[in-house]
Amino acid sequence: MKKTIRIGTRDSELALWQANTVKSKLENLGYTTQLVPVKSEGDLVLDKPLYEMGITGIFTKTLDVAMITGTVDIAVHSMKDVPTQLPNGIVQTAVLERASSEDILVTKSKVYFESPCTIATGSLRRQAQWLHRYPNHKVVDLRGNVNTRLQKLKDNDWQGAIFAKAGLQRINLLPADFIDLNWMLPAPAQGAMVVVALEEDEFCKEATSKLNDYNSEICTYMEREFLRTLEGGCTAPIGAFAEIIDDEIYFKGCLFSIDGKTKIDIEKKVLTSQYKGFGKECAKFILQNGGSELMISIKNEMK
Ligand SMILES: NCc1[nH]cc(CCC(=O)O)c1CC(=O)O
Repeated sequence: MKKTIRIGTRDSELALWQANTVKSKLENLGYTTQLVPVKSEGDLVLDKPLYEMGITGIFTKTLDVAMITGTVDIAVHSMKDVPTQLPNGIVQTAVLERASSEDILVTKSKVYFESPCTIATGSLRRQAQWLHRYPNHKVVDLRGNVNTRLQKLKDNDWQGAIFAKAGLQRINLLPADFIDLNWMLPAPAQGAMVVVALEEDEFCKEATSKLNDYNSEICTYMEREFLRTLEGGCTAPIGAFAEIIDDEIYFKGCLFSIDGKTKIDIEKKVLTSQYKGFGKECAKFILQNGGSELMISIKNEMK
């Protein structure tokens, strides 16, 4: 039987680029595919049975529902937007080879970091790390897809805005004027794309698993295990990055207070063959060293 694999994607330019990448990789392997762009509705209201399946992520919800109700077969996501707990019946089938994981500052002219600056980002993680490093700066909120955010930077008198390098590179919008923030820890799984499918769909699981890059899979596994152990279902300023060098994985993870004043971090390595459980172990270290108290105060602040 020859089945057309219907690839669900959000309809932003970045999401379409990512889904098209998966589409051409599958077609190169001889599969027939079809792109199904789905309008993403952050506020999609779920009826009770769907809610009970554990559908949570604001970016991924619409596609989870499309897969469960049979409108699409697989979905492609920026892995950092995917909740660490997938809904019941949906499984991760491939992590594509990871692109740049770094955050960058897009600027408009030379920035004098020692003077008070205004920097835009909608991410708690970026805000906290920025204020930790530059306590005399101001951080303002910035939301929307990548294109909208670049436009808002042009329209406002901010000195810069923070982006994931991979997102801008993918849609050819990386400007000449940017600064690598190599001191900032990225979001867990930043720069990686993930494919998900229904657990029961053996055909799509087998087809898409051919796109998996093992090193990217285990690094993102570790970062997300760290996140899952720390967060307990709440968003917090958490960064993590794992990298394989020879036969070892080098892991860095951090938890900040929202104002950036408190920082708890860890840097540790492990043999690649022992990667399972290591992200959790690193998170436990953070929790035992002030992280538990910090997570409680972040939860109270976010109410
Ligand atoms: N939060 C939105 C989002 N989700 C994935 C990316 C970029 C691609 C990636 O990190 O994989 C972005 C844009 C950004 O953070 O600037």
